[in-house]
Amino acid sequence: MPEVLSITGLTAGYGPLRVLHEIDFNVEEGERVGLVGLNGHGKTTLFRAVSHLVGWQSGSIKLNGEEIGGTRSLGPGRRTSGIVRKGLAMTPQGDAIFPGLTVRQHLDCGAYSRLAWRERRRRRDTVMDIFPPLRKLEDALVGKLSGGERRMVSVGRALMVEASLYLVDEPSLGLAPKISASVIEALFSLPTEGRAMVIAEQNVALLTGRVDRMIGMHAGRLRGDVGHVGLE
Ligand SMILES: Nc1ncnc2c1ncn2[C@@H]1O[C@H](COP(=O)(O)OP(=O)(O)OP(=O)(O)O)[C@@H](O)[C@H]1O
Repeated sequence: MPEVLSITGLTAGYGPLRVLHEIDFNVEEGERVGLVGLNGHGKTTLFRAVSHLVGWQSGSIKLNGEEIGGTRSLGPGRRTSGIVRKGLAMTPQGDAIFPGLTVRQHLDCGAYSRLAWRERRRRRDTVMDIFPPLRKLEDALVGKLSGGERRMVSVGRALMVEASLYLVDEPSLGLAPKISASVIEALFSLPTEGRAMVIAEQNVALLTGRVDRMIGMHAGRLRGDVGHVGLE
């Protein structure tokens, strides 16, 4: 299968802090990969480096064979919209919701490309098929929803564009186990054809048996052996 994401020699951090050390990481089309590690070991920073949202970074990152890495000189976020247009969708940790928007408005925020915006009704419908509880909440303010419903909105927003790479940061954070499992099941109900997904999690059990492979992250380095990241 072709590689959707190919990372070579990625080093990244914030100011004087070096968080990622020479990371090599590849994800093929159709793969679901679990990225597991304790708090503060760099999972979010890896996702943010792919979307150019860290303080600084160097190394090669290829999305569908096209170079999106390198050293940024324009400041965090300046290249992000271009990378999203090339096929990246990311669900940030902790929802990053806008409490004053309705569910519909919120989902529409994710229809970022021109094509996605034109097709937003159909895409909203697809998101609601994946997360049925949202259907009756379309006009509800997101700030009034339960934690599980908010997470569905947050993940659903990333599904409003047709991306080839989905980066999902700790979908279980702060949720009851049953609700986390239902969010994960819903995510995995997406067809894998033409896309790849990386899910950062501390809850290894939630991903066990559901992903194609798991990779551990410890102190800013990837470890193939998940048993050495302090979670099992
Ligand atoms: N914006 C920032 N400015 C400075 N340091 C940061 C920033 N964001 C993260 N860090 C630091 O980078 C390191 C890695 O954090 P990161 O959030 O990538 O880890 P993580 O494995 O995703 O953990 P978590 O689940 O807590 O997000 C930590 O030492 C953290 O304090």
